[in-house]
Amino acid sequence: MNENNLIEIRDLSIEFKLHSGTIRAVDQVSLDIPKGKVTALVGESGSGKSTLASAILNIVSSPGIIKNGSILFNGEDIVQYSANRLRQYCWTDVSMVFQAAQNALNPVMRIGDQMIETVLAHKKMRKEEIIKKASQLLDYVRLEPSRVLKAYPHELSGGMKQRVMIAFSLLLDPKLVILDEPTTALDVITQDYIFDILLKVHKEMNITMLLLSHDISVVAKVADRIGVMYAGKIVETGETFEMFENTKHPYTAGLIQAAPSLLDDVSKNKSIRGSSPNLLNLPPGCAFHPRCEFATDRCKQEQPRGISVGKGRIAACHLNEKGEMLA
Ligand SMILES: Nc1ncnc2c1ncn2[C@@H]1O[C@H](COP(=O)(O)OP(=O)(O)OP(=O)(O)O)[C@@H](O)[C@H]1O
Repeated sequence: MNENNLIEIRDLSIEFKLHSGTIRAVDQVSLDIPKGKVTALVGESGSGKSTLASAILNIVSSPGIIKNGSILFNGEDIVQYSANRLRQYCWTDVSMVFQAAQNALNPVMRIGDQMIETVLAHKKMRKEEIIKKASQLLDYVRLEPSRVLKAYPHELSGGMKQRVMIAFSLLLDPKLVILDEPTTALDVITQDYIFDILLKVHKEMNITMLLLSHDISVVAKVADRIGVMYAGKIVETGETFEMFENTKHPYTAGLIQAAPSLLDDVSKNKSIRGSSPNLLNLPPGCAFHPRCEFATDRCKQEQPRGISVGKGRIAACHLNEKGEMLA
């Protein structure tokens, strides 16, 4: 395992057996999550981001199963972890703030009691110590601890609840925090505020982060690296700046063009034609070809492999092999 990486995912496939057939929500994915960096996974709804992230905690929801592949953490494959080892690993090594996690707060329990309960579920610690730690973290995410610890969830705004969830995710000093759509459903000003806090946590507490989002422009503000997912596959990865400056996959280019906040003139926003593919009935060849304006006959027949397209850059598009890719 490369010592600069906290997590190395190799050749990971996750399947859901449904009545109507089997879908591969994650298809032969390899991805590095470098230590001390912010990595973002972007792609439309249903592309497999949450399923991939849940595998990093080894909590793929039923009926999903990890079909093959490995996820290395400190040189150990977490796919092979025993239930006991997994209990230590989840929250203490890696924690996750789920999509719409604010709604997961128990409505009839005070925030402080919920924080105590979370810590005690994972380790022995005196209640006063937990409250001290929780207060520090709430203060850190710019909330007033004395008020918030005593509050019930309905007494807090959406942005405050999201900050509470960030504090929750830090309670056991994890090395990696995964945040699934951390700012969806929040207004733009609150989104920026949450990202400010996330950057502060990342830099000052030296926490590695994995952000999941459908909006490439939102994560570009904070991510060092981006992985773009389409139909369960990673179709392009690279440093954020490079991905925007020198895009190597038409789907990434489409996501960038569709991103409203990057363009001054909103009339130039161009959504990607067509809709996300049905994983039960994927087209042959490149899964993106029916929506791709550059698709050739080869794209309709042959799946592109991920190839190196620069330092730390991988893209899975036939156009790159002939150097024809987008300028
Ligand atoms: N528990 C489940 N049962 C059946 N299918 C599932 C389950 N969880 C995910 N899937 C399927 O796996 C595919 C990928 O879903 P996933 O939630 O990982 O995508 P996503 O990119 O995170 O999208 P979103 O942001 O909407 O959650 C989808 O087709 C979804 O229907």
